[in-house]
Amino acid sequence: MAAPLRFDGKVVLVTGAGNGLGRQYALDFAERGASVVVNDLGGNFKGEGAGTRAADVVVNEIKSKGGKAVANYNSVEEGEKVVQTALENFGRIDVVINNAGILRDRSFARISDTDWDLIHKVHLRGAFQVSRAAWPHMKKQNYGRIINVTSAAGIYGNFGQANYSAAKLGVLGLSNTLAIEGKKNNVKCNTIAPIAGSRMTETVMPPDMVAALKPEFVSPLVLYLSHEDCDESGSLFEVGAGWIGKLRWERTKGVVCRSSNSAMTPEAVRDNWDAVTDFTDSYTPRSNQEPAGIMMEVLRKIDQGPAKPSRASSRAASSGSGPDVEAAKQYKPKPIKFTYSARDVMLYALGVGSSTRAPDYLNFLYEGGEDFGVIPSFAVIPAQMGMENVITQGIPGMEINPAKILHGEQYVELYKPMPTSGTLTSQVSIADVLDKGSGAVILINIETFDEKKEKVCFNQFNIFAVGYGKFGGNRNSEAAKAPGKAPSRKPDSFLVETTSVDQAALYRLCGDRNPLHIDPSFAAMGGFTKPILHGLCSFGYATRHVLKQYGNNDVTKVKAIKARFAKPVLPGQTIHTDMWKEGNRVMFQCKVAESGDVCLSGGYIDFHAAPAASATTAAPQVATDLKSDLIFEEIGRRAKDEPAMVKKVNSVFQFNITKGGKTAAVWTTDMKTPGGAIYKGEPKQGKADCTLTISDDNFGDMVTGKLNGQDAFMKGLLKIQGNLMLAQKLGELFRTRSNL
Ligand SMILES: CCCCCCC[C@@H](O)CC(=O)SCCNC(=O)CCNC(=O)[C@H](O)C(C)(C)COP(=O)(O)OP(=O)(O)OC[C@H]1O[C@@H](n2cnc3c(N)ncnc32)[C@H](O)[C@@H]1OP(=O)(O)O
Repeated sequence: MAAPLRFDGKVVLVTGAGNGLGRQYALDFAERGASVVVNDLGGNFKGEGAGTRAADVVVNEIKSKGGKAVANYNSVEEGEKVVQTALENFGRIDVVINNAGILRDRSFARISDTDWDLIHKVHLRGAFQVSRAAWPHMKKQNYGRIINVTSAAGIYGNFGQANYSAAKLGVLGLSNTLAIEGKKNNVKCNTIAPIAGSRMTETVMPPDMVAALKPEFVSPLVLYLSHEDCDESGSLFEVGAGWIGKLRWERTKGVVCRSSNSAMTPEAVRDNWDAVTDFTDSYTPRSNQEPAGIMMEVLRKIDQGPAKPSRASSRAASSGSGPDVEAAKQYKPKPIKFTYSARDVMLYALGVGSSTRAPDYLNFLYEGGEDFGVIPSFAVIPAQMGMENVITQGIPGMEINPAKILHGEQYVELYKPMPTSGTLTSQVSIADVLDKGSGAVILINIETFDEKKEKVCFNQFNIFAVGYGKFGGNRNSEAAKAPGKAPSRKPDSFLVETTSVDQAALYRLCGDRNPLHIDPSFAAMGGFTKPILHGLCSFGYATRHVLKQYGNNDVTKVKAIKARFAKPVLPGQTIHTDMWKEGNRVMFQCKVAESGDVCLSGGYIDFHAAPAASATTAAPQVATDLKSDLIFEEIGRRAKDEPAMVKKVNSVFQFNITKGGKTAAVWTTDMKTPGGAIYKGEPKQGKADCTLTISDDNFGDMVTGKLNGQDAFMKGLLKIQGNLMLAQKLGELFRTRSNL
């Protein structure tokens, strides 16, 4: 049997511990080794009178059984004094049970100001005062447990208890925020709504029920929630007679009752009322980021106008045990219009890493450039909204939590080069919904036409809904555009490029405002340590790489693009694209250089005609968002924040500077110090992860900026051994650090 839950060495403060539930908590904590502060003002249950007797009796009872306890007679409104008793007598405070409470029941019309204020002062302000006094001590010791007491009257309302209900629901709000703010310091806070016979409930319950609902059938929950082994926080429980149940919020799927070009009317609300209040496919929101995320989706859906009754009714008709695939395939929303200008085209180019550092930037970043054109992967942008509508409206029988959505694969086919501006119209359909076990894959086909009604492009979005599998559906579909397979031979060519730490923040301005890519709390709900890069952003990087290596940046040559998103990329990570030429097709695969993980797999670009072999074979690119003199800071930061990512750079880098064939200077850096301290000193042979040897032939040019690390490397003037990519960054560093 697991060890009993003990509180030896812990100091527990129970307010209102002179009677009823509070007394029971105090006795039970003391019996299990805690030192207990028994707080009680000594008044009656209406808050009248004061005295020391109630607390003293409980303290004596604890002491008579060999326990440790001390009395405190202050009002909970004097939280500092209450907590001070714990600190003075036992030197610390670990657990606070905000139990003290009184009643001033009156029907609403008869509640006086005093009845209202007194109830709020004791229940809500009292819990605030005592918790605030204990808070800094709990945070400092990195351990604390707070249990707040609410009531069924607070949760559901109760006749004659408007003042009490309001204060008690306020206590729940207080708890929820304390749970969030305390998380970092292992301070956990939960709320209970006990159903027990007490001096207070005697006024609202029949005597035989009061007798049956004993405090000892509530207390064990309080002790468990207060124990260091319990991870629960921010939760609400009803408890009584030995029964415990957890409560949570539930929300209907809801419905948008207005469109972008019309006012919202009461009639629209009336007409949608069934959908507003329909709990079929309901949802249980858990944080205030979730409603915020949904609001963003609502704004996007506004353009679609009021909900289509047909979708709602088909959803209601489904069994709820999984998607109704046949009904989904009938989905035919009204076409979507997308108007854009050269500005959007250039913003997209920046979003997928185009930079003025590259000589060919005029192609994508300057509308006055001779060959100004649209990166072919931009074709996903006009179609994006159609895909999002499918996800936010859900599939019949399948309500989708946006935090569980990942982009699985993308296929794009171009019938003509994307125009640099215009209004395009897209028709959306659901090709299939597949059961992949760990998730459901939703295949969304979107055809896009120009003003002349000529087809410009076709997109297939493959959206992976994590955790929605196992519904008994088909695993594969003929409608799916399958990924390719990278050849087993060494890549014919590769390009390496570091994304910006702000890459997702930039890319989302192109249209995909999914909070997963910017909001840490939202990303955490999807199970990520931080916001991840849009799959379509990496897709754009890969497209640029292949187009540069094999298409001479000529956007008219590209026919189709496909890739699978195999692993997420974090903004700031480096994308390494390996490429293989196979006739008209260039296969590609991207890795996250820092981790070695494949992030885009099975990728290919089909060209209209077989491309020429790559001019620069295996040429490394030093394309970084970082200013050279910030590189050391960046590496230092990574070493600190993401040690797993920089295992290889945790030791020493060494720079040999030679003049006339002889070593003129040796610099080393440990790469651990933010700011990147460079130490001059003796070479640490054998210890360096990487060595750069720079000869006097090129060093001067590098310092003055005529030659950068990449060029020097390409010309063979800069010799780099060891971790190539980091060495490239360091090579780049030499371009501007003239103070070296
Ligand atoms: C509100 C508006 C919403 C808007 C929509 C969202 C748009 C964007 O904002 C969202 C994004 O950009 S997310 C970022 C880009 N995507 C990613 O990072 C996903 C990375 N991939 C993964 O994590 C896993 O592959 C993962 C999790 C997808 C699958 O991993 P596993 O569960 O481990 O799967 P596995 O066991 O390897 O394979 C099971 C079956 O699934 C198929 N499969 C695997 N990866 C797939 C993928 N990426 N796409 C499609 N299918 C995939 C496997 O082939 C296997 O099926 P089968 O056995 O039939 O071959």
